[in-house]
Amino acid sequence: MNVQASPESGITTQVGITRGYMSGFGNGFETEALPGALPVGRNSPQQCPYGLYAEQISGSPFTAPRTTNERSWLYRIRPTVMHWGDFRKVEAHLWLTSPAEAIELPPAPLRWDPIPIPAEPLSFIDGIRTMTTAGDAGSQAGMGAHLYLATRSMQDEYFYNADGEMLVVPQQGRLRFRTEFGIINVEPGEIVVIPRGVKFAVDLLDGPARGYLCENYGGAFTLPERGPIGANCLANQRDFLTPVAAYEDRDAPGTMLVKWGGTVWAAEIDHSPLDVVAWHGNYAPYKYDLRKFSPVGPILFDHADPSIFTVLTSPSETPGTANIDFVIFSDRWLVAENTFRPPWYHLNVMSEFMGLVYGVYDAKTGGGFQPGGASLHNTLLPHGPDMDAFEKASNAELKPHKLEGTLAFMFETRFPQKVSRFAAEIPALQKDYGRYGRKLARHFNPPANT
Ligand SMILES: O=C(O)Cc1cc(O)ccc1O
Ligand SMILES: [Fe+2]
Repeated sequence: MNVQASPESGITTQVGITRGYMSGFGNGFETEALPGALPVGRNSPQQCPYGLYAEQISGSPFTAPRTTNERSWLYRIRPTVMHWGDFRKVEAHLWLTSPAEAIELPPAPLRWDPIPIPAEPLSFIDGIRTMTTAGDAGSQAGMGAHLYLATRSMQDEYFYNADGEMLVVPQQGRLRFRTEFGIINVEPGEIVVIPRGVKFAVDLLDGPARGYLCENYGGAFTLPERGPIGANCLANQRDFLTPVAAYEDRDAPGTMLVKWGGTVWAAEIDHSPLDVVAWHGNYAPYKYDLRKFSPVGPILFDHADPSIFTVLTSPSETPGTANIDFVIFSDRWLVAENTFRPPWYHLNVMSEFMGLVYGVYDAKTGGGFQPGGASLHNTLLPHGPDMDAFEKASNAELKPHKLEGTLAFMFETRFPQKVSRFAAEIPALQKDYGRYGRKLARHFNPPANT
């Protein structure tokens, strides 16, 4: 496959300064931070260049078909076994993994105000708060929907997640992900995906940060099929960016955090494990700018299913039944004639966790769905536009209208989502949201009896 340098490229070995990315989705990339660090023509030479260790990370079973086979070869100062220590459990972490404690609530749609970022020192990992869990991580099915609330960078702390792939949706504050594979900078409007097992640390570039995290226990996120749409539009492969190699050669006491089996574990470490000097393969973190998504929609009448806005999908074993769909609602023109243009009222066998990065979501113009907030429309629970959105859209003049400055998203899973104690007990939970539908007016106007 082709590897192109993105305009942002420019390989430098200086840690923290690297800005280079390679473009493409699922490519077989190769990159080195020191010239000649990557062995040529073989994966495991008797001695690697510069005295590096070779290490493979497998993201799929060895024998997975080529289309889903994922692995990378890392050439590093120390192999991961040398990062290992005596792990202790990090107690009372608010990061839950399915099956987890769930609060039984009456069936109703739920919505949360933006959750304030606390003043206390919280790293990206400390600040993960589970909202819902679904499926069963041990069976590699389902997901966790989390928020992160961070107030400090990770200093000599490193993390990896053996339980799931992590899709991060920043809502406030730019982040720098220093990963084993290189450096990824993201801002609200972009996402970053960190595959299982990939070590990283997160720096805050603008102070306190908030956002959403989808932890995918199932099949790795991939691009949805485009069917009759053809070879272009939606999320285009070339807009996915994977970092060029960059390494830290740093000896300092620190902490290695590992999420494994639903628990966050911590061990002492005396050096940075982000010490990969060169790598090649197709298992690597990437980022994507959601503003590059090219939406396709109805250009004459009706409102299409939201699947047309799928950015990434985590497949299950059942064709057409996603473990997770990551769907966005971004700037676009509404042009449909004689059409109620916002989302229709519906009940969905998949469950829908939604967040708002910025702007106003067209189904909820009544003011209750705020940037940084969240909603949960669980399996087969009725939902749709609030009264304000319904009345406006039913009476609007149907000239072409552009939705601008808006970015909402949905983590949609085939599994019911269970609500965490944190989500059920925080004051941000809107007590009256379950009754928003009752505010809709009755409009039935049959002909008068004669
Ligand atoms: O419920 C929601 O707001 C998400 C959604 C949007 C849409 O355009 C159609 C269906 C749907 O579930
Ligand atoms: Fe919906």
